Amino acid sequence: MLIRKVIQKSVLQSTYFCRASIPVPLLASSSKMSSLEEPVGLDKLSSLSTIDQRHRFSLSACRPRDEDRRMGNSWIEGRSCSSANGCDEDFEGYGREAFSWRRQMRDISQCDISSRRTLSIGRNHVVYDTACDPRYLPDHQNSTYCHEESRRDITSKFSRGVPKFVKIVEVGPRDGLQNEKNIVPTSVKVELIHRLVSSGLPVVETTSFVSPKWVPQLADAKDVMEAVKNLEGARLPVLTANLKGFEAAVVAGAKEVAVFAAASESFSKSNINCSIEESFNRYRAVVDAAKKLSIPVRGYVSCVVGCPVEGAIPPSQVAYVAKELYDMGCFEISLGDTIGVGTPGTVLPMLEAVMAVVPVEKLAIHFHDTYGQALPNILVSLQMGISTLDSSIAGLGGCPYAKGASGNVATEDVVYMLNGLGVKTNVDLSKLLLAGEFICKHLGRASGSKTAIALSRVTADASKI
Ligand SMILES: CC(C)(COP(=O)([O-])OP(=O)([O-])OC[C@H]1O[C@@H](n2cnc3c(N)ncnc32)[C@H](O)[C@@H]1OP(=O)([O-])[O-])[C@@H](O)C(=O)NCCC(=O)NCCSC(=O)C[C@@](C)(O)CC(=O)[O-]
Repeated sequence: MLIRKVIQKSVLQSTYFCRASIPVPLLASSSKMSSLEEPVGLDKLSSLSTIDQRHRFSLSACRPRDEDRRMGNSWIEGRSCSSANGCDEDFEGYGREAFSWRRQMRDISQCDISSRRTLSIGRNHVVYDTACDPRYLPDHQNSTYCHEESRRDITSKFSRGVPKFVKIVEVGPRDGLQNEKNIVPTSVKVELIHRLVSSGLPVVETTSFVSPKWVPQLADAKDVMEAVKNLEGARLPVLTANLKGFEAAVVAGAKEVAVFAAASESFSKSNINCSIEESFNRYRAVVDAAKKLSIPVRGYVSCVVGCPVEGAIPPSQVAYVAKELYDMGCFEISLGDTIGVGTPGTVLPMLEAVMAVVPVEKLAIHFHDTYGQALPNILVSLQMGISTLDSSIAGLGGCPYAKGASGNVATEDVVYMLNGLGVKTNVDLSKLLLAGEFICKHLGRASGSKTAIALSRVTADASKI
């Protein structure tokens, strides 16, 4: 209940997607306000409701080196990987020893699971008790569970579909900083983008060419773009909401843009001041103009699981919006759980519906971590075959006023998990951590990345030894 109140309050107060002219009492009394204290269940998938559309709501076995262990790198026999970046081996070994846990399962099966203690060193747990005492062998050691083939079956079921390489789209400088209460100086944004690019991230969304009245935090879009436009090593897309924004972006030097629609009618109204259908017309104009200049356009779909006003969003509606964007020419469709209410239970049917109409290799996922569900949601999405995901350095983003509603999944946490899975990203986690430290220092607060916090403790402890 408390969480619900905090979120409702935050939803009403936030400047994110918010206009000063919103009649707050009207919003507060909206009977359509969804309850967010429970995950949206499959049984709660409702049809789109109508709200007073004038009102825009606000939402606002090589043993690893110590360094490897700290970075969450997988233990893969015969490999030496100091980072995902530095690991040259290709991942043909998918069917063999590609994952650390696979090896770990074999170890466990050979000995009594209960006789083994495990040590968590900020990564996949490591079996460190080497004794394989027959006294502890379980009676069922020859049972189906322990059978080698059965184990292989389990692991291959788990890894089936998980891509060997994942493309991370860093959205911190845009999605992260658009929610900051205090406006971040242009020079800090530029330095952050430089650091993110040098960490190996292949795509860094830099800013938004939208109305500065709406998003004053990114009013310096032109200056940021001009400062980074010649940066090499990464693609630097920007958000555009209409032709005006697109043209300004191109003049500033943008070579890739993104448009953003919503699967919720109410959210579309509140975010971009038009209906879903009207937004398609605007974006068609952007895509057509972009085609003439050979500029790739990415398409976002917001509220793919839930909307703060309408509650649960039907997967079919998400699929419809995704297909429209894809058909008009967007090269990639990013599915955004804008308020982070999704769980694997709701994300899977949504993905299934979208994958029926848009090829999986054209899909990306964009999870906010409000309920701590982003990593499990990412994992199931990878198992579904999705290989592009959005994340934000230090978990920046979300609503600054909502104590319960956090930002995007932290890039550091994503890289750590992918390293642990043996999935390649080409991102150097240590450089990423420094980029996160840089922006958190500037913002004057702790990182939203659990990995960053844990690893900073490990480093601090190590320095005392
Ligand atoms: C879409 C508009 C522009 C329509 O805004 P509008 O008020 O409907 O449009 P308008 O055409 O009537 O224009 C109103 C004023 O805005 C100006 N204007 C109009 N367009 C531009 C432009 N491109 N750049 C600069 N100025 C612009 C225009 O010139 C005019 O200025 P005035 O005459 O009043 O002085 C507005 O609603 C807007 O800027 N919205 C921004 C919403 C936004 O950026 N939201 C956050 C990003 S979405 C997101 O974060 C979700 C995502 C992508 O991460 C995925 C997820 O998590 O779900």
